[in-house]
Amino acid sequence: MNCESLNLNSRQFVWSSLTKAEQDALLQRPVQGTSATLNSTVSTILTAVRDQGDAAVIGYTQKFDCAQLTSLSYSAAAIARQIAKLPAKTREAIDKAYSTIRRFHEAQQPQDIRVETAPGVTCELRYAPLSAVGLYVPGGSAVLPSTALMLGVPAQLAGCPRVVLVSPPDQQGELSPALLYAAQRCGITEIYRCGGAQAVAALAYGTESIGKVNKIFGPGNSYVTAAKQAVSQDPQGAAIDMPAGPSELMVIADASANPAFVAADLLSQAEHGADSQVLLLSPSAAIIDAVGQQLERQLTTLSRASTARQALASSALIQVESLAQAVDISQRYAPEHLSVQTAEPDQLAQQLTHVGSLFLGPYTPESGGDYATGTNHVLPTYGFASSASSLGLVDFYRRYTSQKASREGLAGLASAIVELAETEGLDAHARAVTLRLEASS
Ligand SMILES: NC(=O)c1ccc[n+]([C@@H]2O[C@H](COP(=O)([O-])OP(=O)(O)OC[C@H]3O[C@@H](n4cnc5c(N)ncnc54)[C@H](O)[C@@H]3O)[C@@H](O)[C@H]2O)c1
Ligand SMILES: N[C@H](CO)Cc1c[nH]c[nH+]1
Ligand SMILES: [Zn+2]
Repeated sequence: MNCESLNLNSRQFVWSSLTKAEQDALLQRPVQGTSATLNSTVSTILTAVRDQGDAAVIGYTQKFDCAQLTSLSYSAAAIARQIAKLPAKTREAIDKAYSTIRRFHEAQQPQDIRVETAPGVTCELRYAPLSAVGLYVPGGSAVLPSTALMLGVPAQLAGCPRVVLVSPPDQQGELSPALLYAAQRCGITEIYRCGGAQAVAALAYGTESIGKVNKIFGPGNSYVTAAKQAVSQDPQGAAIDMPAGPSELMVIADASANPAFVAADLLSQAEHGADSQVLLLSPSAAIIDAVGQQLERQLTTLSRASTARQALASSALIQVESLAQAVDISQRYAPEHLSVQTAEPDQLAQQLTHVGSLFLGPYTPESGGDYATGTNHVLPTYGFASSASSLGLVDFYRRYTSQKASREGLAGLASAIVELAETEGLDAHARAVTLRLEASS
C-alpha cells in the first residue's frame, strides 16, 4: 500500500453492520500477523548473546543501530560531557516531569503488615526492593528520555541497590543528553549503549561487561517485547514487568467532543510507529466525519506524518450504537490508553476497567500522561490490560512473608496441622509439630 495516499474514509466503519469476524479483525493488533518470523529472529539473537556475550551485542548494535562500538559501557566523564550539551529549558522540563512522577509514585509506597492470626502466632508480609533491575529505554524510532524517568523514578524510590539502564545508541555510538540527564536525576550511573533483543538478552543472561539482572523493565518495539517474553519464560533468564509494546490509543467520544482534540490525540500515538494502533468509538456520525477531516488536516503539519499514516492504515474510526456499546468494545479490546471525551467522562470511567491508563475529559490529552501528569507511561499493550497492571512502585519490590509462633501458639494450631498432615499422608510434617510439643511439655 502507498502510505502517502491512504484514504482515511476507507477506515471508517459502522460497528453493527460488520460481521463478528470483521469486528474481530478490526480489533486485532497490527503486529500479530508477523509473530512467527519475529520470534525466530529474536530467538537467534538471544542464543547469539548467550553464546558470544559482548561480541554479539556489539555486532547487532552495528547491524541494527549502525553504531560501531568498542565498548558497551558509558564512562562517567562521557556521560557528563553529553549532559553539558543539554539546553536549560529541556533540563527544566525534565525536572518538572521528575517531580510530578516522583510525587505520584512516592504515594504508592507499599507498607509491611503484621497480623496475629491466632494467639501466639504472628504473620508478616514484607517488601524488599529488587536487588538488580534492568531498565530498557527505547531509542529506535524516537529517543524517549521520558521513559528513563518512568522507570528510573520508581527504581530510585524503591531503593533498588543496582539499577542498570540500556538504550540503543545513535550512529555515533552516543546516547542523548536528555536521556542521560533523566538517568542522572534518578541516580542511575550504570548505563550501556545497546538496544533491541540483544540488550534484553544481555540483561537477562549477563555478558562480560553487563551483569545479569533479576528483572527487566521497560517498553519497546515488537523485537524488544518478544525478547522480554522469551527470557521471562526461561528459568535462567529474568523476570519482566509486562508486555509493553507498540503504542495504542482508543478514544470514546460523543457529540460533545472537540474533533480537533480527538484527532490530535489519535495522531499523538499514531506517530510513535507504523505498528501503533489508534481507534475512535463514537455514536455520532458527525464526530466521526469531523475527526476524519481533522486527521487529514493535522497530518499535513506533522514531521512524522509518514509513520502516522502507516499506523492509521491499521486503525479505525468506528460508529457505535451507544456509549454502552463503546464500553463493551473497549473492555474487549483492553487498550493501553483510553481517552474518554464525553459529556460525563467520570460516570463512564466507572465501567472502564480493562485499560492501562485513563484520560478523562477534554483537557487531558494522552501526551500529558506520556510526560508529566505523574502517572507511569509504561503500560500493558496487546490486550494485556485486561489482566496485567500499569507500572507502579510496587513492581520494583519483591513481596515475601514471615511467621513466628510461641510454644503456646504452636500448641493452639497443633491439632489442625497434625490432622491436615495426616490427611495428606505426610507423617514428617506432623512429627515436626508433635516432637516439639512433647520435648517441651
Ligand atoms: N507500551 C508502553 O508502555 C510504551 C511506552 C513507550 C514506548 N512504547 C513503544 O515502544 C516502541 C519503541 O520502539 P522503537 O523501535 O522506537 O525503539 P526500540 O528501542 O524498542 O527498538 C529499537 C531496536 O529494535 C531492534 N530492531 C529494529 N529492527 C530490527 C530487526 N529487523 N530485527 C531485529 N531487531 C531489530 C534494534 O536492535 C534497535 O536497536 C514504540 O512502538 C512505542 O510505541 C511503548
Ligand atoms: N505513549 C508512549 C507509551 O505508549 C510513551 C511515550 C514516551 N514519549 C512519548 N510517549
Ligand atoms: Zn506517546
